[in-house]
Amino acid sequence: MTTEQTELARLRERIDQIDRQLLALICERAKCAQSVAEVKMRGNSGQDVVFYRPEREAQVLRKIMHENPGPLSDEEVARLFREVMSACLALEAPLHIAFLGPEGAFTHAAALKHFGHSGVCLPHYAIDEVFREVEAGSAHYGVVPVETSNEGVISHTLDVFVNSPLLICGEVEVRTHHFLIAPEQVDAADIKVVYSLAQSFSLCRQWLDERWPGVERIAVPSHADAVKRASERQDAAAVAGEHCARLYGMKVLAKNIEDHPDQIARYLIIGKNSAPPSGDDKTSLMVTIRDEPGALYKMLGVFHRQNLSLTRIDSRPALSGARRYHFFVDFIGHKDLPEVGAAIQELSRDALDVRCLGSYPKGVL
Ligand SMILES: C=C(O[C@@H]1C=C(C(=O)O)C=C[C@H]1O)C(=O)O
Repeated sequence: MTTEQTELARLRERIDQIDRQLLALICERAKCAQSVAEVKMRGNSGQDVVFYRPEREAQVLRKIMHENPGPLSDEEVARLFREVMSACLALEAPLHIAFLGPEGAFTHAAALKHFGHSGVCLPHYAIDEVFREVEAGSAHYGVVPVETSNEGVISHTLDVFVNSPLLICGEVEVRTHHFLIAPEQVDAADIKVVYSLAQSFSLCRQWLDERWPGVERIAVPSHADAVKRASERQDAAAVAGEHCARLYGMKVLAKNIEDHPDQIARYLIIGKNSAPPSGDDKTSLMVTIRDEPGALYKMLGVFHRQNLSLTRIDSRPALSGARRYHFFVDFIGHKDLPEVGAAIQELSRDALDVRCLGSYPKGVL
C-alpha cells in the first residue's frame, strides 16, 4: 500500500468508529424522546397531548448553533439537528402538516425547513383550506405564506385570521432562490421555451433578457406545472425554486438567477395552541380601530411607551362594517412579559378589539 492508501484506510476506520458512536447516541436520543412522550401522556392521562414543543425545538437549535465548534456552518449543523429532532418527534407522534401547495412550492420548502422530513406534509390549494384542515383537526399544523418577495404581504392570509380561532405558533423564512432547470436529456443549446410562474419571470427578468433573449417565456400556475410541461418536451426548460428543482430531479443549468439575490419569504406556522416563551420570541396582535384622525398614532404610542420593538405592521379594511381597520402588528417579546401584557391592556382601552394571534419563537434557521 502507498502512504496515501494507508492514511486513507486509517481515516476511514476512524470515520467508521465515529459513525458507530453517532448511531448509538442518536438511538439513545430517540429513546429519550420516546420517554418524554410517555411522561407527556401520563401528565395528561392520554388526553389531547401536545407532543410538538416549538419553544423547546427553537432552544435546542439555538444552543447547537451557539456551541458549534465548526468546521460545519451554524446553519448546516442546525439543519442536521432539525432532521434528528424531526425523526425523534415522529416517534412520539408523526405530525400532519397542511401547506399551501402544490408540492415543490416555496411554502413546501418552508414546511420541510421548519418540521424536517419526518412529518407528513400535505398540499392544499387555497390558504383558507389550510386553515380549515387545522381547525377540523385533519392536520396538526398549517404553513401559509405571509410575505413573499414578489407579492409583498399576502393579504389573504391576514384576512383569514379575522374569522379563524387558530393561533400562530411559529415563523420560518426561506431564501427564494430560483434555478433554471431542464430534463436530464435536454441540451441547453436546444432550449426554445421556458416555463414558470409569471411572478418568477419578473424576479428573473434581467437575467433571462441578458442570457436567453430569444427564448419564449410561458407563464403557468405553479413551479411544479412548469417542471411538468418542460419534462414533456425536448426543447424546454423551467424556472423554479431550488427545492422544486431538487424534488423533481431536474438538471440544473443555472443557480440563483433572480435579479436581486437574498430575497426572503416569510411563512407562518398555524395551530390550535400558541407557544410558551423560548427566550427570543415575537408576538402578533390584531388591533381593530375606528378610521379616525390620530387613531394609528395613538396605537403606536402604546408600543413606544412600553418600549416594544415592532417588526411589521399591515392594515386591512374590516369587511364587516365601514370605517374600521384591522392592524396586524408584530413585535419582539412574548405575551407573558409584563410590558406586553400592559401594552395589550392599554390598547384595549381605545381599540374596538385587540386579539393576540400568538406568541412564538423567532425563526431560528
Ligand atoms: C422530546 C420532546 O418532544 C419533541 C421533540 C423534541 C426533540 O427531539 O428534541 C423537542 C421538542 C418536541 O417537539 C420534548 O418536549 O422535549
